[in-house]
Amino acid sequence: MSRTSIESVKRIVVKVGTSSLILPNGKINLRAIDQIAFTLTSLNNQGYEVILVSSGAIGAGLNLLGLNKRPSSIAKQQAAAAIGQSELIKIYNQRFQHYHQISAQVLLTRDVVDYPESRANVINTLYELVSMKVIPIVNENDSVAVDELDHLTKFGDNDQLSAIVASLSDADLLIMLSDIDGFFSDNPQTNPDAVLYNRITEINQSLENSADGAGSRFGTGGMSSKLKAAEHVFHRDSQMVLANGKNPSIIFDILEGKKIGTLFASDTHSSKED
Ligand SMILES: Nc1ncnc2c1ncn2[C@@H]1O[C@H](COP(=O)(O)OP(=O)(O)O)[C@@H](O)[C@H]1O
Ligand SMILES: N[C@@H](CCC(=O)OP(=O)(O)O)C(=O)O
Repeated sequence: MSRTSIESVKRIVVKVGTSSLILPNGKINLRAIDQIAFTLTSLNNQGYEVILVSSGAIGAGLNLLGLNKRPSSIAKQQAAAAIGQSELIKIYNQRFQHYHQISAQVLLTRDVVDYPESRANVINTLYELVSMKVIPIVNENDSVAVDELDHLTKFGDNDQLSAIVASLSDADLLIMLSDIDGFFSDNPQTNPDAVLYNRITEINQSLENSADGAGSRFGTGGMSSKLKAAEHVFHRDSQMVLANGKNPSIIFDILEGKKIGTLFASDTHSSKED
């Protein structure tokens, strides 16, 4: 049994949430970052085109500042993001270098992708990096993003950002790594009877009702924002897999078409498992 629609993908966007990058005690999960660097470099070497969307800036910043929860002040959160983003990218670059892989930082705000010229520039940058076999590491530019009435610069969260990056780069597959095995009939952290969906072919009200908020202290959005990202993916008739990022090498199995996590793909994507 396999997901045949996955076996032919070439360009992939991998989104890693805060819950996979920051340990429950607030420290940076170095093992996860090392495994992400190893896995994505291996895939790049095998001929896949890889873009990473990584959260964790605020979580890493709070760790450096010795804070154990998100401050309520926006200025403090933005300061934490500025501190954490540079720390995070330093660790990523170091681990990618260990595997002889060049990585690059791309920080985006919503307005940049809303205006045609700056949007085209982002697309060109991503294409250029990928064609040079460099792995872009994308995050929201949290330390400057704001929501103003006439000037929206925030994506909302990195689930939305990753769906937008998948669209900008015309990726064949978005892989979202979180702290949960996939999309369940209810939040498994509060309902032990919740069951995992293997495949979702459309977003409907009943799915939206079963999606709850964030599971980790520093993450945002929870499952409802993953469903919004999935809607974006469906709109392009593309595919997304939501899986557990506890062991990022799970991506190898996902790309082999194994039944891991939840596949979001419309009926037009054939699959031998159906
Ligand atoms: N229907 C559901 N299926 C799976 N997880 C759910 C569901 N509803 C809510 N959740 C919660 O969403 C959390 C993952 O979201 P989030 O904390 O934002 O992760 P990330 O940091 O990876 O983006 C899970 O830990 C879980 O508690
Ligand atoms: N841009 C923020 C990420 C916010 C966010 O969406 O977090 P998550 O729900 O863990 O993907 C950061 O780097 O801290």
